[in-house]
Amino acid sequence: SPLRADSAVIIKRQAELRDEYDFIVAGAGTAGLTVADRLSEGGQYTVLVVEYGYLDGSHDITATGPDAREPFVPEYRSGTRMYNITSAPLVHTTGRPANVACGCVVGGSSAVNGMFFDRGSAEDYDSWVWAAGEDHEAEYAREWGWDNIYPFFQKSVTFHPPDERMQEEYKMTYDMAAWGGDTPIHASYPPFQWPGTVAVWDAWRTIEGVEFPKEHGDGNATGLIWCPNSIDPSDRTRSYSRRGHYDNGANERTNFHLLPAHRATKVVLEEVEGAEDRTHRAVGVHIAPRDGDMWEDGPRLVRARREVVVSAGSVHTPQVLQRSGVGPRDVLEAAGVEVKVELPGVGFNLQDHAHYTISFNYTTDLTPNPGSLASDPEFRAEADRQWAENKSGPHSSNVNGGAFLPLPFLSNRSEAIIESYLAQDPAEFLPSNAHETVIAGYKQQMKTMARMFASNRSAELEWLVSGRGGSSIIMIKIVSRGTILISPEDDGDSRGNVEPVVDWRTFSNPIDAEITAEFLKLARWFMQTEAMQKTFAPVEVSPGVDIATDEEIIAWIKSRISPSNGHLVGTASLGPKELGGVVGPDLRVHGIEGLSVADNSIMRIIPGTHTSSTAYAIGEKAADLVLRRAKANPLPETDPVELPVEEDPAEEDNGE
Ligand SMILES: Cc1cc2nc3c(=O)[nH]c(=O)nc-3n(C[C@H](O)[C@H](O)[C@H](O)COP(=O)(O)OP(=O)(O)OC[C@H]3O[C@@H](n4cnc5c(N)ncnc54)[C@H](O)[C@@H]3O)c2cc1C
Repeated sequence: SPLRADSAVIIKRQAELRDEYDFIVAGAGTAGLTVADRLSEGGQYTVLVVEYGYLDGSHDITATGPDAREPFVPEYRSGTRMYNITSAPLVHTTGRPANVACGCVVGGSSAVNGMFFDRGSAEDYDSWVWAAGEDHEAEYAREWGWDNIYPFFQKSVTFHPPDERMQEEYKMTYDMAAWGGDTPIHASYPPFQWPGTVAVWDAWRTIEGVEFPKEHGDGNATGLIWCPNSIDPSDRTRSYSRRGHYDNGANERTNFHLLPAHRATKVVLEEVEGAEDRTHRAVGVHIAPRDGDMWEDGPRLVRARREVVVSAGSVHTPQVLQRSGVGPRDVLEAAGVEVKVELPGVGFNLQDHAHYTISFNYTTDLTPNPGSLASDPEFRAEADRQWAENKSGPHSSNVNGGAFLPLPFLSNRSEAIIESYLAQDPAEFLPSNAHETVIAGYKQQMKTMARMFASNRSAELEWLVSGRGGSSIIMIKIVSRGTILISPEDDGDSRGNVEPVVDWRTFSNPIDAEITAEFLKLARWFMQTEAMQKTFAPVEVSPGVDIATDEEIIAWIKSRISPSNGHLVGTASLGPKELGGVVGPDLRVHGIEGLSVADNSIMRIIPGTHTSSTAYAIGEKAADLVLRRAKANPLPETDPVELPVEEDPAEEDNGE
């Protein structure tokens, strides 16, 4: 069994830890476990993964259907599977702070997410290359862009197509060519759809100009899309990084150590004498126990012979870098952290998918509908039976379709909006302490965003198709930029328990409010279409017809918009240093040897998709880059590769 550390066995466990590994991965999340699995699978490298969360394989994590626990119950927040972080007040919208949702357990956010498992459009990934600017585009295009990430999307999952009945009954389509991997991260479709869901799809079919791609996973992710869920169809349990990249056999490798319940408090950097470009080298990480007293000698240095890979997620990767002395000078100095490598983009460029709920009353709703489970005992009994028998039927339903709509389709004001966006001064709506390189980078992003706004090949609005009258309107491109910066109270040397300040700055750029008001108008228009009227006769409940003018609509949206879908990205992003980028095309942190980032913080611009499948693809891509580097730079084999691993009778992994 792997290392399991808890307060009772820390000393013993500390002794088991080696002083040095080939690679140290900070964070056993979605991307981090993917990287660690790939780096260790050949057997020639030793790998340590340090994870702040616990190794928790309980049924609560994997259960779906009626057995699933609502992930937002308090135990998840204040307990052990989610961080308990409150954001800075959302001064441009509600005025209130919000909860920052991110997973804190072996498996990271893939252990707590909603299992909607889609991919973005080709342009979403090409945009990371476009945003590198003309001088650097070719360099970034060699490793990134859709063509270079697509093979890693394919490698990262095992796809289970909808069966013939589902294809016929629900008109589901797919193209096997988009998939083809055999990694045990499963993508599958729920065997049941509510009649209302199918009727909404049919209503969209009556509208001219809407696309219905045969497959969304091949880069054609605009229009009406059936998306899989990250669910293992054999037993309808959550498929997540721990299952696919640790329980898959990685946990039996003697060259792979997982150290849960410990924090990588910082990366230890040493100066490289005489170097002009990469002035520092990462020699290892400081780790500290999560529970119990701090070790007498303080955090322990574990050395990395080859590379440290930071996979702590978009919230904590910038924190780890900043605590290590890598980041914006003013922020580091305010926290009393010695500046090692000034990198102004670390923690800037935060993006997320803001959303709000609208609600319509379906006066002629179809039956059965989700309400039938409560109102119709016979229907409920049959649903229970189907679930008990083979995990099918209504209980197996998961929202797995959506309308992903481009701006030119959803608004006749798209050109005017793009024009007023491009007329902005790039610094105007950025944080006042944004460095000139961050501003220059945003200027290039503006061109990139405008290109996507004008295109029919990338989406701005996501509207889930659930067949219900209440649903979320999700902004899947956002022009406002937020920050995740270490708190001035973080002295840089403690156990790392002072959480960073998350400031989404939702709607700090007024263009976002303007665009999302167009979404609401589109939604209202759709509800009035003949097909929707005929089937459901929807009556608007919220916002309600008295919210009519643009000003009223925007004020209403501002009063309730949620800043996050748990899709935080962009805080250590790909891009040239002079454009506020943090990592180069090889994912190495600018100015530093032996340090790379592999998680969603590298996304330059948020893609028009839920973000977990991209996290896996980034993990696969990162492993490929790191392994290529390792092969090109053979080190003398000084240590035996075999690691001592003891059976731990105290292991309480209550996984099924
Ligand atoms: C509630 C919720 C619902 C979501 N729903 C969906 C959905 O339906 N579909 C979808 O595609 N996406 C969804 N997402 C988003 C998606 O799950 C994430 O974008 C993705 O999993 C992030 O992967 P990551 O590797 O970047 O980070 P994570 O998976 O969050 O991994 C980071 C890991 O690093 C650990 N860590 C942090 N700091 C340290 C440190 N200093 N030392 C050691 N360990 C550390 C953390 O504990 C965590 O385990 C959701 C997210 C949340 C939170």
